[in-house]
Amino acid sequence: MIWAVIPAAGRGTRFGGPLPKQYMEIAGRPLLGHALDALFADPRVDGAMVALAADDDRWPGWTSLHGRPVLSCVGGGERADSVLAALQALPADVGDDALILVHDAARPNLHALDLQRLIDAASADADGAILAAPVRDTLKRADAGADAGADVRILATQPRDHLWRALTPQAFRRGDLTAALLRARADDVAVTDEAMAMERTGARPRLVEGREDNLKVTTPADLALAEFLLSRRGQARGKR
Ligand SMILES: Nc1ccn([C@@H]2O[C@H](COP(=O)(O)OP(=O)(O)OP(=O)(O)O)[C@@H](O)[C@H]2O)c(=O)n1
Ligand SMILES: C[C@](O)(CO)[C@H](O)COP(=O)(O)O
Repeated sequence: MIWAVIPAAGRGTRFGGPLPKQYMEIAGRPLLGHALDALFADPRVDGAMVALAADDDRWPGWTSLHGRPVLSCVGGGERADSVLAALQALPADVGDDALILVHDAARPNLHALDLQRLIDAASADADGAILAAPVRDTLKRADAGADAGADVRILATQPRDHLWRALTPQAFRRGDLTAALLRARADDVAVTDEAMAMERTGARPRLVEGREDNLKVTTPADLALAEFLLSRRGQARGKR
């Protein structure tokens, strides 16, 4: 059994738009809808649980998409809290051995082949797997944060050997991931992705190389790029 968990309870503060970015639309459909469509592109995905903000008044109330169930629950203050809430809200027949695909609602451009390769890898590996992209740029450590304005300067060049950027979906067994997130919470450790929680338990998840255009919409510029990328896919579909 394979279920998707979609953390969609964020505020989108870095985006700064008129509404939470997961509800910004591309081609007349919210980013959250595109993320769900991408997950259901694989017929092995049996259903989806979406974690929403407690005051979310934009959720369309979907109960099924592409012939599969869509459920929702209330998320939490941090992304990890939302993922844990969704795991705990899954139906009773989704057992501890079910494979869970955690995918950001803010990533609308997941390709079916990447999803297929991730599911294949995670299904065969007890430590799970994540989509990720090898770092191909030279990396610089700065003397201040990106929001420090014009005067941000290079402190040092960082070695980039064996560095990858984590994407989503990230795929783990329900029982293992739930225990790992509970342990991180008990240890008061803030985890920024599911793999970090799993690594803390000794797991060594597989890195499955994913497309660079599986971008997370974080700023308005990202939305424009995502819109372009999705439009190109639409054009390609139209040519089949
Ligand atoms: N408490 C939270 C925070 C984030 N998310 C979700 O986690 C994904 C990735 O998080 P991010 O891109 O950081 O979204 P936001 O937290 O909304 O953005 P920001 O940090 O700019 O506020 C998003 O789909 C977001 O909705 C969530 O479900 N619950
Ligand atoms: C999960 C993630 O998308 C992997 O890169 C990333 O950690 C989310 O970070 P955010 O700050 O919650 O957007």
